[in-house]
Amino acid sequence: MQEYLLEFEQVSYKYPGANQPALNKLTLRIPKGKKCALIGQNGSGKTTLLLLANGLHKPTSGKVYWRGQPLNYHRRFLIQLRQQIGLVFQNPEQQLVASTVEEDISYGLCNLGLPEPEIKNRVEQALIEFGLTHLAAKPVHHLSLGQKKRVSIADVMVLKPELLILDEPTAYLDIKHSRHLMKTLQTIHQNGNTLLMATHDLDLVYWWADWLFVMDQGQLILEGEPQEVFSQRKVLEELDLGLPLINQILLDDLSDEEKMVIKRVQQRILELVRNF
Ligand SMILES: Nc1ncnc2c1ncn2[C@@H]1O[C@H](COP(=O)(O)OP(=O)(O)OP(=O)(O)O)[C@@H](O)[C@H]1O
Repeated sequence: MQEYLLEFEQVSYKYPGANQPALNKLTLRIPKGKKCALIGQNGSGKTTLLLLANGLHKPTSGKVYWRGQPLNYHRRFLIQLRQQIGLVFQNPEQQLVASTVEEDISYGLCNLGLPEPEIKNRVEQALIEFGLTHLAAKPVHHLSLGQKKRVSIADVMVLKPELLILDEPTAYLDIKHSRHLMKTLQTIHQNGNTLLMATHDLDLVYWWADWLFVMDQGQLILEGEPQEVFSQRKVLEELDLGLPLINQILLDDLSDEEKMVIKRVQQRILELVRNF
């Protein structure tokens, strides 16, 4: 039976002074062990949902559950929670706290009070993993935006959270580092962790995710396996979300036979890309 790590139960959230709620009685459950993607127009509430996921915001009404237990918003509990649920912000500037790259990556590990050799070892691994070794001693404010993004992802991944949440992780990254990040995420998933990624890149969602959430106006509109969700063209058109390139080929004026052939090709490409 499918287990759920994080559950939003009728959750609403209104920013102070806002007229409309950013989340509106949202019910959504993150399945354990899956690579989940979250899509929706600008302003649909994706980032807000992620901020509530690790307790940075508290619901105006409704409840968030972690492993079946309602979130406790006391500082001590939140510190523990954030070891288990790691959140990589969309904008790396919001995440970086220390003066050098090395110090920034070790910051969370020091807060956990881990032994010095373990911290050193984990930081070294993270520097290698994210191609940051040559920048280890560099002040973070001297880095390019893409380099800052890599540091901010390393900051969270080094803590080995059970649920890793990423808000637009490929934003600011060049192709080489985007590909490398996706490989790293694959490894993290293979190690048994759960991933949730908010993104506007529908092609990436198509081949990467095994579960997809579609949000609009603070609510969950659709969820399911990406191929299933992307077959709901009418709903997606109404939301002005578009389709992955591969789904756009399935034009309405094709014969059933032609559609069948294209679907088989899609399936094969998907298998090849996932095993790449
Ligand atoms: N700090 C804030 N104060 C007031 N309103 C906010 C704040 N942050 C977001 N909002 C509003 O909440 C709603 C949801 O915003 P949110 O950032 O969650 O959307 P999003 O789906 O992540 O958008 P994007 O795709 O542009 O990143 C929007 O209407 C936005 O204007």
